[in-house]
Amino acid sequence: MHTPTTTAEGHQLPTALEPRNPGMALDLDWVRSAQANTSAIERRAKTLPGRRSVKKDYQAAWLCKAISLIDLTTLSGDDSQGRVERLCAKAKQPVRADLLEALGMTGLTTGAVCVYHDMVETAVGALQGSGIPVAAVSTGFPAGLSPYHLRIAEIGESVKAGAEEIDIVITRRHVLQGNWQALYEEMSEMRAACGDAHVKAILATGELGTLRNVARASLVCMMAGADFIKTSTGKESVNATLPVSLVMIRAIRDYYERTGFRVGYKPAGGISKAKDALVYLSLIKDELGDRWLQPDLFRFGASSLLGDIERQLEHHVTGHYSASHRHAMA
Ligand SMILES: O=C[C@H](O)COP(=O)(O)O
Repeated sequence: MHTPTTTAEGHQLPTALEPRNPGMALDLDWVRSAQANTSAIERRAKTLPGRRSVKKDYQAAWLCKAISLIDLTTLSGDDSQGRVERLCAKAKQPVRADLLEALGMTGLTTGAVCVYHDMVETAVGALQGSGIPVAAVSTGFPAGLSPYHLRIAEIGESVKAGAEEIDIVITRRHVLQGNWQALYEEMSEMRAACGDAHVKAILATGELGTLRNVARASLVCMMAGADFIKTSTGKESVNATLPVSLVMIRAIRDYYERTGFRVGYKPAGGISKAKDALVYLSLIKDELGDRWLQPDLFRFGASSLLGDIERQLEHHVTGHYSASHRHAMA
């Protein structure tokens, strides 16, 4: 994962390794003071899809940017080595070579590949030399209700198998009961079990009841050292939504303003259309700024988004797209 270094002129460049979020002591006053004005958030969320902050001419470049931010995912009970190998081949070359060439985007890959623990070794082997990290969903994904010591052990096994990123699931009960101390301890122990691997905390927001709970759980996980906060497993009945995203990215902004540490954001579950990806990117640009539009601070958790983006790019290339627009990708 990369983070900016500063040039002599004071410009920030994404070149060095991102320091891990060191976390902080649990600040219960801050957690309890976190609010979410549901009607205001829902009103704002409704305006987002209609906004045109990504100009049509630049859409192909933005769609390529979106590809670079995808955790290309397969999380099915019938996953096989063959399926994971095909997924990894797609991660290495996400779009047809002739399209990429026409777009001037050679070398484009997805941000990571995301699989169950059982498939980590296969994915690591298939991605060798590509620089694409493997993310494992561990800790009894998706419900996170297996015995606690097994959830911690599973993290260690995934790291040992070569996962550089671990997506953990939190215990929803801690949030629903307002037991912030228990959530903080769980997240801290899971983060410690990750060692050098980066940890994404899946809140399963569709099961947390209120947006205020989402805000509070986001803060607690960041205080306990989560490097990313992620909306959903993709298996809840409600997964990533724009209102939930507004709440989580504003919690990320608060955390950055108070601690100086940038925590990443991963909306996941049900994001399958190119136009939805563009809405998320413009939301991040508006609320957090360009620095968050890099793979070390933003990912889409998605199994079928890439297919739709590829279709849209094909349309651009065979229609009116001009390669001179590719600077928008920079
Ligand atoms: O973390 C990623 C999600 O499980 C993917 O969900 P999806 O299959 O709805 O894209």
